[in-house]
Amino acid sequence: MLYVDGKWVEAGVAAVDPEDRGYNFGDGVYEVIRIYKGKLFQWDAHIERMERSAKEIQMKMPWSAQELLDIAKQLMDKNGITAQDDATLYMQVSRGNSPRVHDIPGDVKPVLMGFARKKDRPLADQKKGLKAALIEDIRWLRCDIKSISLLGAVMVKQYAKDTGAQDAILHRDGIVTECSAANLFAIKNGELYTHPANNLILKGITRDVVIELAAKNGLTVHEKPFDTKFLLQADELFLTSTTAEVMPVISVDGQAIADGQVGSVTQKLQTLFEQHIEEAVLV
Ligand SMILES: Cc1ncc(COP(=O)(O)O)c(CN[C@@H]2CONC2=O)c1O
Repeated sequence: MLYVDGKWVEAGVAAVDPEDRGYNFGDGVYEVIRIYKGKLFQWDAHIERMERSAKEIQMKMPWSAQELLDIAKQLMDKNGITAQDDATLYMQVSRGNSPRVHDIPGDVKPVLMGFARKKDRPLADQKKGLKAALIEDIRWLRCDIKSISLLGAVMVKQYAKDTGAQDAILHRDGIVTECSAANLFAIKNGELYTHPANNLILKGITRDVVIELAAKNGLTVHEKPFDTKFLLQADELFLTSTTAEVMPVISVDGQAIADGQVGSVTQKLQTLFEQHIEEAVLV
């Protein structure tokens, strides 16, 4: 069951207006929110980021955080997500339905769409790590906006998959930014490095949690750019996202990172993240 523009719609039933600007232009914003044991994780941070993304594209959000929460809860209920289930919630706001013109119509009404589906945590991959490929970052220069214009992210992930890797580590002229749908951390001599939160990356919520956990546990975090040489000489690599959590990367372009095993600092952060989930206030 989906929620589309005020209506509950069975999956697979056409519900998008052919002139929805989200459909025609990718003109809209979205969030993917983790559900652990039937409750929403980091809800406030996701809604705050969604509202910022909307503001950055000059789109007024007509729903309050509480109205969005009510719809989210109904989505979870209508899709049979119980207190035993891990799941994800997808919420998207397109600018709305209007005859196709590039400039922003004055009278267009945003369209809210959402779905919720059960999704296990990627615990097996977190134990063994992923293979990545270094791919040029061909995306636009407002990656800080969580936009549904994701063709760039689609292409770089496919380029990586075509090489036999599982994700792309992106770089702009040799400076590492992030992954196709995740932030990236390198560890060197026990210290964490990650790209600063600017227009070249999405300020990930999981990234923020990991930075806070690292600092609280005596790990130094450098939010500063590093190059592909530093990346390949790192002691450990991991990516972070709502769906991947803290996900080790053990090789890049077929080259093992250090001994090609999941590193001890990454494992420590995985444990700290696990504890954080247990202790966090979920809604
Ligand atoms: C480009 C990009 N960078 C970083 C992140 C990590 O941000 P969060 O830690 O806030 O999730 C995402 C999340 N992408 C979501 C997460 O899962 N699927 C997605 O599209 C992303 O798309």
